[in-house]
Amino acid sequence: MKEKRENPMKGILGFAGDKKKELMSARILSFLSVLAGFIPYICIAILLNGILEKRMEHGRVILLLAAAWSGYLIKTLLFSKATMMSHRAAYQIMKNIRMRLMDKLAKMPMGEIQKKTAGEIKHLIIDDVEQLEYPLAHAIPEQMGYTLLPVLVIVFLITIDFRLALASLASSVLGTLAYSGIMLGHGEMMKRYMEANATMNGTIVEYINGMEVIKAFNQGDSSFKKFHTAVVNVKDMTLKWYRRCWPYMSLGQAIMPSCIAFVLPVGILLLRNSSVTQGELITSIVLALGIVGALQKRMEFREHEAVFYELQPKIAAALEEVELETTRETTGDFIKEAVKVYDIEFKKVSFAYDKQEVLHDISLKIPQGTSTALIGPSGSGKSTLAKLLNRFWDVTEGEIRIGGRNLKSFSMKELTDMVSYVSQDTFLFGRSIMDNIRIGKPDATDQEVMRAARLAQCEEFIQRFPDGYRTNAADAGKRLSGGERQRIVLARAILKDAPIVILDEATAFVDPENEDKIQDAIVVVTKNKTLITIAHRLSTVMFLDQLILLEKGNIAARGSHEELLDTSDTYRRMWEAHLTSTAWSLGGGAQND
Ligand SMILES: Nc1ncnc2c1ncn2[C@@H]1O[C@H](COP(=O)(O)OP(=O)(O)OP(=O)(O)O)[C@@H](O)[C@H]1O
Repeated sequence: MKEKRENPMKGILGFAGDKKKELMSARILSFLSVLAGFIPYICIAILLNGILEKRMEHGRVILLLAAAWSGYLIKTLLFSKATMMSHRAAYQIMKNIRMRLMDKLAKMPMGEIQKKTAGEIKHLIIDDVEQLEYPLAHAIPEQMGYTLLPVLVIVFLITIDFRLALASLASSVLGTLAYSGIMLGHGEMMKRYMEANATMNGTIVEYINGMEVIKAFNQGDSSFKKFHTAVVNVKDMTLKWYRRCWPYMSLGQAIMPSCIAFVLPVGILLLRNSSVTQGELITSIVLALGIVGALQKRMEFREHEAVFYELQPKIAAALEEVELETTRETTGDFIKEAVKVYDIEFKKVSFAYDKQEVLHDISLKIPQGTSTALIGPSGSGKSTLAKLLNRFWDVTEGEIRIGGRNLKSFSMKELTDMVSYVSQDTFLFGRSIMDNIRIGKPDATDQEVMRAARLAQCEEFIQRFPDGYRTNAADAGKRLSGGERQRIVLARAILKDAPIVILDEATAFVDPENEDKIQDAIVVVTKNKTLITIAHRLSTVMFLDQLILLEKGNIAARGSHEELLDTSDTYRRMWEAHLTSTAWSLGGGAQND
């Protein structure tokens, strides 16, 4: 990885795959096309010399004109071939980088992904990678030709007269110096521009995702203001950058093509004192004019190369970051044998989000096939504890073992196969309901999917749709109740049939009929499994094997419902509060007032 940072080109070329040779060929063809493009200038120089010296025969003129046209044609053909090849390679590289980033993203612990906004991730994978197109397809393949050509011409001019060579160089040198002003503080400006862009991306994604809440709470103005600020910020940044660059740009654009203004006076002086012939002067002027375009291109590329050198480490760092995450999953005491017993053990586990420790020295055993509820006040650490088991996050201290094996020794795939995490988040993909359920077991047959749907009590509402299981879940999603969506998520878990089930019990209100159906589906999902449920309502967990009462990240009490009633004041209070609220809701509230 370090090597990639030192040599960005090498790192990027690593993604070219079988198009690496094509990129190399594109560079060679592009170089040859620049050389061919110079043929017309040489022909014109010879032609003008011949005309001046009045020794140009008809046949020679035609030959020179034909050579000039051929040079131009060859240049065009070679250039279009090189461009086609470089684009093929560039898009292959971009595709491979995007696929790799996506692949790494899929393997990263969820918690790490959630540290970034959706907009930031989209910006990296789509926009940043897109910016590689110009450097890869143009600047990098073409720069060799546009650099070497002026060098060759200058060498040739030196053979005529070094003063003419210097004069023809003057406009290029001064123009380059003027353009170089653009690069002053370029790195910092580029960084700030990219940050502003990433913020704008993050804000727009957040704005769209949160549209429902924004409308419900009439927050349109303030949310829009945040988005507006981000957009204005990008505009201001771009204009500021442009204002800073344009004097140098205008100066460069004015000076660069004006080589005739330097060559002509110097040439005339040299002609007067017979240092050069008329023919040499004309040749120098024509050749000097011929390299102006190449030098201008070279300057244009410099800016894009800067973008490339700015972006490459960012992309490499993102890949490196995820690289660390994925290698981490296979480090530790990696044992190949499959686990046969799914006993879970937390050994002196502490966990901190950044610096804030939220779980302290937790030791806990959950034997295979038993049911455990995590209970406690809001913010006591129930979800965090459950998520550690899914490697949503990694423990800060201590270790978690399944079947005696450290959690970190499992690959993400092994872990995902072992643990079903049924969260309250009922996200449905924009695919058919059938495919949405099949996510639980990608190779499941339609019959298996339908069986799971039946067991999760989904069938009756799926059949309401004319297209049944083929209905697009995103469209149907708008017509599905929260309870129905939860049942689809449970159908996924039934299909997956993992030995360990973590259930984040829904707190959202569902009507009694839906609630009964959800409970029935939960019974199927958790049958003969090791169940860990994050419980918000005590009535649903009082019959479970063990209840773990968490308070401020510590285990305050553990045992069965009856044991906790005897031993824990907090649990007794929670139970009484639960009974009161149940009686209150059953009695309609008013009687208890
Ligand atoms: N992603 C996060 N980054 C930083 N702190 C977090 C994060 N998620 C949770 N916390 C904090 O960790 C502590 C435990 O949160 P957790 O969600 O585990 O509690 P909980 O018992 O599940 O709460 P609830 O019943 O409200 O869902 C809280 O103080 C919470 O603010």
